[in-house]
Amino acid sequence: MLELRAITAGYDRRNPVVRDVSLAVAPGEAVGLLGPSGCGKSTLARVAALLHRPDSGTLLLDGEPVRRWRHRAPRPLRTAFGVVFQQPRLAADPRLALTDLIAEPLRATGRRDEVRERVTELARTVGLTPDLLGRRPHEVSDGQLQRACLARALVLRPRWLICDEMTAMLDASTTAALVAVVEDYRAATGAGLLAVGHDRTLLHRWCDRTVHWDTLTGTGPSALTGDRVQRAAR
Ligand SMILES: Nc1ncnc2c1ncn2[C@@H]1O[C@H](COP(=O)(O)OP(=O)(O)OP(=O)(O)O)[C@@H](O)[C@H]1O
Repeated sequence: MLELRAITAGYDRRNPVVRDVSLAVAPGEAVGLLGPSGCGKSTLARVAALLHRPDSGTLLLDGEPVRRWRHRAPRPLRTAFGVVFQQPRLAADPRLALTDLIAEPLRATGRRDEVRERVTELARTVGLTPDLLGRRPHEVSDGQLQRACLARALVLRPRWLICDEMTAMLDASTTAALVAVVEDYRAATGAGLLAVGHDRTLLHRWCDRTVHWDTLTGTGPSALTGDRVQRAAR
């Protein structure tokens, strides 16, 4: 279980952008998060992925409170998350060929011997042809780069996926392809998903339940049941 309890977070302690927000994702569950631009969805998603330390509140992973964040988080916790962001160009090192981009987490965790097999397998899964793998980010389209970023997110076989507006920049067919990759992965592994987005129709189709930002504030443990927020999101 991934539980965010009464999270307050932001970039200025005196004026946090996320205030007292609670949300939970069960193993194998897909939760969509909708909300207006700038309300704090990405900030909350980064807290959930251990990339941003909250000012207050608790993140529980399988009942255990997380105490360290970013590079200080223990490796088994950090690698439990795969994250895909909205803008692949900001999320990809421009010096790396796509093959090295996908392999980055394997190299960073000392699993170089798995690189060849995993990159080949994942490139096929996300629909990247071998000729694209040798190119650097500026030599591929946004959709192709986002496919590589999704492959990178899956390469360590995470238990939780955080997709922050993953498809916002993509056309309908690439969107459908990437959502299908995530869903195949979840079906095979039982991973949970938090999908942040603006596209209500997409999230309703994609996720088991969709919650609206406005229903998460000050909801405390009641947000964990899902029922109330699901009704509110309709
Ligand atoms: N690194 C940062 N430093 C300072 N303020 C930031 C930073 N990142 C985001 N913000 C501010 O925090 C607020 C919430 O931003 P966030 O990206 O979490 O919202 P969002 O709901 O994901 O928006 P969108 O739907 O437009 O992506 C915004 O007012 C934004 O300007």
